[in-house]
Amino acid sequence: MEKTAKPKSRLCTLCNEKRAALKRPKTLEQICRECFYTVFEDEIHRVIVDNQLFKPGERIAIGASGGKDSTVLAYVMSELNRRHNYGLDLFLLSVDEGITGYRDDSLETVKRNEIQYGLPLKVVSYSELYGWTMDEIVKLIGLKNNCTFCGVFRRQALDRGAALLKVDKLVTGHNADDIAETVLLNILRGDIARPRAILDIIKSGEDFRISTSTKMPEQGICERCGYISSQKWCKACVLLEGLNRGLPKLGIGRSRGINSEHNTNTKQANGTQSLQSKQCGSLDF
Ligand SMILES: Nc1ncnc2c1ncn2[C@@H]1O[C@H](COP(=O)(O)OP(=O)(O)OP(=O)(O)O)[C@@H](O)[C@H]1O
Repeated sequence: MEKTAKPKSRLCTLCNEKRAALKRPKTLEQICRECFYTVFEDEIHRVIVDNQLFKPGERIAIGASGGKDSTVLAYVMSELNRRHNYGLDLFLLSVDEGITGYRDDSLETVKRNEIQYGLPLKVVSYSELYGWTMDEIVKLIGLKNNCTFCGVFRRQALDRGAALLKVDKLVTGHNADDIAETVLLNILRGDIARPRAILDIIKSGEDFRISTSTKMPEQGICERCGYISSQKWCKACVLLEGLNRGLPKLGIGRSRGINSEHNTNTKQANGTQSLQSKQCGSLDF
């Protein structure tokens, strides 16, 4: 029987030496593993330099969840900082939401990154910041709106952790899929103003650029906890208030809730605060 010749595997179009391991969706080039690492890291370096994202001497926190994106981010940031002498002070910042069997596992990865990359790690937890773990919140509210609590609290926890570390900037491993998900969810909710602003930033999944024309919302300060907010009370304080008053639906969805009523409710709110939670904004380590 005649033997059919095995098709020769393609060579990397960049180095022309090694076997191509993947086809980049961005360029359609077939390249080897080593060339992929090189072009990927060089592109990130170019984005950092061209957009002047950092200044020498700055303190930068890396939002480290222990997942694939932030683990790559931690590696790339420490590698580029070393290779190109950015002169940055890097820190790992992790939020422990208190989800048994999920975050406790991924925090172990972050602890390994701490040793591997020699980056100091700070962990802030929902239980210390808010007096509630996600497991406790889910017990109270069920699985329907729990993502709202988790997302809002995480965002503020990252802000608070960044303040504790006294960093100038916080970097996260949000990728094009995450941004596309936000855009689609906003469209499905009928919120078309935000997707337009976000679409300004995205050109395509891989062609990341920093928009100079996107109008940022005006940043204010929450009257209750003092952290960033564009409302009188930040979303985290509204949700926390609901939890502590046994009204977990407060602040969920489109209801105007506390931000329109909080002045008249302050007395009651203060009276019930000590029931289950520390004062929002306190963080003792
Ligand atoms: N618990 C956390 N602690 C610190 N940073 C977090 C945490 N959760 C998310 N982040 C930051 O927000 C980014 C986007 O988070 P998301 O939940 O969308 O996870 P993801 O896209 O799967 O990323 P990853 O693979 O890093 O978990 C992460 O890459 C990380 O930088």
